[in-house]
Amino acid sequence: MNIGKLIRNSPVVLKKEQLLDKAVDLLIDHQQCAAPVVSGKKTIGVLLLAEALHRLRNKPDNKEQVVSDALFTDVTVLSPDDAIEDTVIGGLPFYPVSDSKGHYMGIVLVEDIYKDMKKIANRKNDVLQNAHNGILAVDAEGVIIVCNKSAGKHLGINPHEITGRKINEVFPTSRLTRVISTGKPESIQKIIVNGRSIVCNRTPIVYDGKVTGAVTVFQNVAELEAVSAELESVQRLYNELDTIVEAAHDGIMITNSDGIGLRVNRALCRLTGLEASYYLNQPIDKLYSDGVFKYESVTTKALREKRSVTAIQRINNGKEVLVTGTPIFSNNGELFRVVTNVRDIIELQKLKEERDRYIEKNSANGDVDDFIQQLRKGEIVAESTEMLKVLHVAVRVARAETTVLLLGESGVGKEVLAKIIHCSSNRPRRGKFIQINCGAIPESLLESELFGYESGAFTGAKKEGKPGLFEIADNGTLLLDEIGEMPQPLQVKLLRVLQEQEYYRIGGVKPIKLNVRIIAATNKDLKKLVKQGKFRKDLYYRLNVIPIEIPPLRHRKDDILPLSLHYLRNFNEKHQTNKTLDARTVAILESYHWPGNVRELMNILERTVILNSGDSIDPYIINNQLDQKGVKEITPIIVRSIIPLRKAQAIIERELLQKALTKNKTVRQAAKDLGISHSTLIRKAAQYNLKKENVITV
Ligand SMILES: Nc1ncnc2c1ncn2[C@@H]1O[C@H](COP(=O)(O)OP(=O)(O)OP(=O)(O)O)[C@@H](O)[C@H]1O
Repeated sequence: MNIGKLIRNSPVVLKKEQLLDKAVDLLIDHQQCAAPVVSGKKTIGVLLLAEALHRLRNKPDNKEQVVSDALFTDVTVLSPDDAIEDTVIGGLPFYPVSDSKGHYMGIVLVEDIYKDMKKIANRKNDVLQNAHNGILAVDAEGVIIVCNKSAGKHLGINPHEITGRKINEVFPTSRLTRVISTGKPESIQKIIVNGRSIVCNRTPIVYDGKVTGAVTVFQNVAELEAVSAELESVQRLYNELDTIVEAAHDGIMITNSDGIGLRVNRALCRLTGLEASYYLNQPIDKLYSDGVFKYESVTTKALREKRSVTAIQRINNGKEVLVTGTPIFSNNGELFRVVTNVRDIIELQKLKEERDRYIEKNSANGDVDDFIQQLRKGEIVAESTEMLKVLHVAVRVARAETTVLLLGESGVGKEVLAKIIHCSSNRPRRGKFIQINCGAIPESLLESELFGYESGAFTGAKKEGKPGLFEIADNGTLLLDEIGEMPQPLQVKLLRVLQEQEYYRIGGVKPIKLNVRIIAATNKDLKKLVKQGKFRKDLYYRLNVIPIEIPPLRHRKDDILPLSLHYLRNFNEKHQTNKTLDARTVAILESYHWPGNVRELMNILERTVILNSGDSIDPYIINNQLDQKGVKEITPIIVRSIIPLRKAQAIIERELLQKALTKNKTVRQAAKDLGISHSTLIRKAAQYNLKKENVITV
């Protein structure tokens, strides 16, 4: 704090040439015992009332005495920048203040200086008392002058009780008196006080070159140890991270938000053939401008676009690499690092081939492995957003290992999805995927199919007994298809198995642990069945943990063309044909309501491939296969772009004539089909240069 903030105006400011008796009158009128005196603008001293009166009384006849005759010049003139604490207070009630040129600015009352000093002292004491570290100070005689709250707590004493007492009386072994006598500090000393370990630093207090006391600052060792343990664990984490980055087979580079290289691992140097110093503390763009990378770096792109970017880059050493730059954001959402991963594509290819070889070699579970192959070859078609969403949920649910209920019309792909769930879990390598249609087997048989039986369990039972599907699917997945058809007594039994996670073979007494993932599927409205009392409510809730509904094919039109092309390819292969779909056929397929879903689409395509004689699948033949209730009237003409009407009429006319001439044995018959006269057909055929022999397929 500076003097400047305490400056105030003096009620009386005197000029040196002012008559002394007038100055005295002024002082008395304003009840002042002194006033600052100026010469021009400059402060030159103070006039004390007592001195002025003394002068006037000694020379009563001299009416010419002026202020400068009685001037007191041995006065401290303060500057506004002086520190309040450093001000030495004398006998005057105020001090004049002048600026750097000596010009008078005002006065500072000694009373104000005292008040301010007290405030500062209190504040310092607050700091001292609230410091986390213990602070204890003694004067040159070893008398305790300061002991803060924390010191009291650490030492187990009341600070008020020891302040003012000699340190060696309170702590006979204290070394503070020694610090006073040597004037040398003693740092980081470990002491035990009241059974607690404390670390302290002792320092002499020096004023004007003389030791005037000593202070000790101390801290609980347990706290320090906690901090150091934290530091150690951070260091350990850092080392672990360092080892991981270095051990990674992929090249790794980390840059800051300005794209400056912060660290790279050995693999990156190996891949690019450049030393670490090439990247560190350098802008990453340099790789591009120096021609190491052929295209802009993904790091720069990830920085700019604030998202993960992947690209294939060719390095100037000829290698092709797959590079992914991933931005890292701080807790408040600011991008502060980009981690870039570089992988050799040839190595990647080799790994993929190795993986495929591994899958082939380890294929023991035929059904599932066929399925994995199908997935890999893209034989399970899902291009619509609706189906992709379903697949996404299925794969996520697969890992959760819970019971799943698949809902959807017949033929939508519930069994396919159940297999996807099985394959995406960790079950396929340990257990099988087993499926049973609960609606297709009589009740008595269904029970023994599911639970198996012991020898002699009932008449007609095999002598050696038989394991049930729960046992066969052990460690695997059991799909209970058409669960809505399950007879009520078996519903009770299934519920018990699901709740108790164990079951008995029929006639068996030994409980068998259930380690099967149950997937139930139905095309029925189970809720409705529950309401009608045909399906147990408790079992419904037990199965309905995660329901997944597969939308009917008519609600995912984007799958129709890919599914059609996929199955057409399959059936062409199977029947040694080479049929294609034309635009009108696709339009029909896409507008049909597909009550039998994918299964119906498959069947119709196979039938058409067999029945259709031409190369392209005839829309009329397809149309005949479909349930006519769902067929919209087919337009034999598909308009794809706008052309002049006259030109379109000519094209269609020519095509129609040509088709009619090809189909019919005689021109007369063709004219009849077209609804025109024989002579008109001949004229128009000549106009379009058509002959009866021209065979052109649509
Ligand atoms: N997304 C798909 N990609 C390729 N083929 C599919 C797809 N979905 C279903 N299929 C095929 O459609 C046919 C019927 O599928 P699936 O048996 O899984 O249906 P579902 O819903 O279980 O039928 P249901 O209720 O009658 O048992 C199967 O031959 C299956 O391979």
